[in-house]
Amino acid sequence: MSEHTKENKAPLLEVKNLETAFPIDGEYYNAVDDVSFTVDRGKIVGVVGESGCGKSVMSLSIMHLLPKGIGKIKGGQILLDGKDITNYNDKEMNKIRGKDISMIFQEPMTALNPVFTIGFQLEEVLFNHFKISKKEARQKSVSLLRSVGISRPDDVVQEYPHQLSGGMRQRVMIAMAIACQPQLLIADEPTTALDVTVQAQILDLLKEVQSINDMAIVLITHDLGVVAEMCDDVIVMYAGEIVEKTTVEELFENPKHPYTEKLIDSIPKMAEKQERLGSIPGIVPSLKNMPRVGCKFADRCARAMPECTTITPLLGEVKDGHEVACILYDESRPKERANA
Ligand SMILES: Nc1ncnc2c1ncn2[C@@H]1O[C@H](COP(=O)(O)OP(=O)(O)OP(=O)(O)O)[C@@H](O)[C@H]1O
Repeated sequence: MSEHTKENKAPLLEVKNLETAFPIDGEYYNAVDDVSFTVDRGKIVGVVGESGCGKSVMSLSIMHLLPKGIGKIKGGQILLDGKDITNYNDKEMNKIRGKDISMIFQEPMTALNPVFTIGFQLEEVLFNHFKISKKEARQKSVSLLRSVGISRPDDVVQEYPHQLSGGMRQRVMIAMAIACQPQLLIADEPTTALDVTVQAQILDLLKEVQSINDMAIVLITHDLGVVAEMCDDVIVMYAGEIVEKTTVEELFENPKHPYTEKLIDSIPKMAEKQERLGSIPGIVPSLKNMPRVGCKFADRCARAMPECTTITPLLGEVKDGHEVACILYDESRPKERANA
């Protein structure tokens, strides 16, 4: 990447009006619907929302890793370090994946190849982007594993993924993701499959590698506790759309969208002995059952008014840097949905 060592105020990632759709019965439905946000260099941006809100589809769109021939980017733009990568082909993406932008997943076993050693897989990443000898690649792999807290790196390079614990596999994934010092890491539920103590260790590790490499991270999670712990800014997604966007402090001090309020209510509170976690009644609508007009959250919203089913709320600023899409807060205008 060109300019990242110089002072550069432009956002590292700019997603503009992104629409990603899947076909159902011959018709395309938007799983990501008119999503716009930016990620600045060195920042951690959380993307939060329940299962099915479009978090993964959005990140797979940015990486161009949507299931081939099924999901498609229907509209919008993705700019990475000022370059429009929206229409990059496989060859162009292979040049930047790993080097400029990397991704880690919830279940490292899906990304690690079970038949190759850890060393082989790490070295592949290095060979893809650097002209180095086998010996140099092995040394670099060992030092990368050490840097992500793997205690016997010389042995682990010779081991296979199934020989490692879940936490160690996630460390290996992080080592692979940062091997070429990308500017942007997308972490999709990186700790969801791990037990609580290991979760905390992996989050600490992510923070550490982020600050050492001055990387930006898009951290996808359904857990607002993780957001509070890790992120600078946060995007709340519901049914494929961004419903609230602000700094983490502001989100917790001054949540605006009724969906965000409900998500915050469902965080377990250490001080209170709760019998049950607050949960949000109902479910995220499936793509086919998405309302075409009005607020998609209306039927689950305790504060819904009759107009909520007829007026589609637009994301608008309620205060500097704090945007909400809810008619409780703005002079929303009816908008035709992109997939209406
Ligand atoms: N391959 C696919 N084909 C059809 N629909 C899909 C496909 N992948 C995702 N979807 C749909 O897109 C919507 C968004 O899904 P997505 O996986 O992005 O949600 P998510 O917020 O990441 O949830 P989770 O945390 O469970 O991964 C859902 O309605 C889902 O059913």
